[in-house]
Amino acid sequence: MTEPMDGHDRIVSADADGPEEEVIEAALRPKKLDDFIGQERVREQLSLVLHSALRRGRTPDHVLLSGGPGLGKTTLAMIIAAELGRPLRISSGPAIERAGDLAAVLSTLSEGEVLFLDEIHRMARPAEEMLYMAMEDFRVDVVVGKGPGATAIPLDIAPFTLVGATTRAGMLPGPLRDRFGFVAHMDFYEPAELEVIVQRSARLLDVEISDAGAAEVAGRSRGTPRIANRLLRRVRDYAEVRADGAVDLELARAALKLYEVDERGLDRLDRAVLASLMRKFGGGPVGLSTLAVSVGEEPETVEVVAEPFLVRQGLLARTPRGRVATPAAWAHLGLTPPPSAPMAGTLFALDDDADRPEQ
Ligand SMILES: Nc1ncnc2c1ncn2[C@@H]1O[C@H](COP(=O)(O)OP(=O)(O)OP(=O)(O)O)[C@@H](O)[C@H]1O
Ligand SMILES: [Mg+2]
Repeated sequence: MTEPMDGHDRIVSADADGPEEEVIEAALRPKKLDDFIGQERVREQLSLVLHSALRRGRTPDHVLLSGGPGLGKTTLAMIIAAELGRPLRISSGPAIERAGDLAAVLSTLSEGEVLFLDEIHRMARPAEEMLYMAMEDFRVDVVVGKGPGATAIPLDIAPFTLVGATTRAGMLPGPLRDRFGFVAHMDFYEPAELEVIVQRSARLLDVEISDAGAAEVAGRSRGTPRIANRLLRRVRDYAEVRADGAVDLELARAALKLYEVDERGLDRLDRAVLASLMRKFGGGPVGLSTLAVSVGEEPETVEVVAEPFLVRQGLLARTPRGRVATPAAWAHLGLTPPPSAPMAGTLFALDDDADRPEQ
């Protein structure tokens, strides 16, 4: 059994930690489109959108950035404003509780300003409807008063470019999604791209790192720049205290071993889930809550924090009958799957083997 841990104390969490990390992230953020690494297609498409608008002297279409945490949405929003040479106003869905909150922001925008609405899927409904109109006609109706005496006062707003960011594009209402002229889907990064990001960050942090060391950090970063940067900082700490500050392959491996991040980027919780699934339940299928209890965690922690990455890595499958370890999972933990016959002493033996991994 492991000590309980939630998503926040994990070195491999894709979510930002807090204000302290924000400061470091700001320092590592690329400022120009040319310095933004990876996401080749998004970058090229966005470059066309921005530069054709600049050429025509118009405000560009509204842009929706969709992708998981830590993949560079905020970074791109800042780059968009910088490339346009326009100021950036930052707000977020949860900060806009009423239509009036949005009206206050919109009515004070200057011409051509870039408005960044983070977590746009979490905006209040009435505000959302006001936003439709603002995006399309650069106009809003501000309702004054209540009941039969209420009147709508039309208000012109300066042409602006909305940059929305969401980790849950599926949760955006169709009418809102349709009003974005350009939707950028941000994917997980390739190891080679993350390696370049690690090298760039190392330069900015003044850390000496070998190519192999950078590749090692990149390979364990779960396709996510934020995690790559965080692992780099932990490896740097290790290098400064235990060595002369330089990071090579061996040092990166030793440091990441200490932080319990393995070659595939799995941490202690991920491995505990897999190990329990295999050792205690013969590889499954087993229900989520039973599995969670066996690792001393809440079901939600296992489901939200550990499983998505395990599924993405092809290590765990969610079947209608429960969680199943895949052959890759057995191989990764160096365990041998049991013979396919139902195992003595387990209540989870199957009446057929349909959901069992190949053995
Ligand atoms: N393409 C990239 N090239 C270099 N660094 C990047 C890239 N994308 C992201 N980063 C780095 O990763 C960190 C996290 O990026 P960012 O804050 O933009 O992610 P996000 O998508 O806005 O995350 P969240 O969903 O949590 O708001 C930043 O510090 C940035 O330096
Ligand atoms: Mg962000």
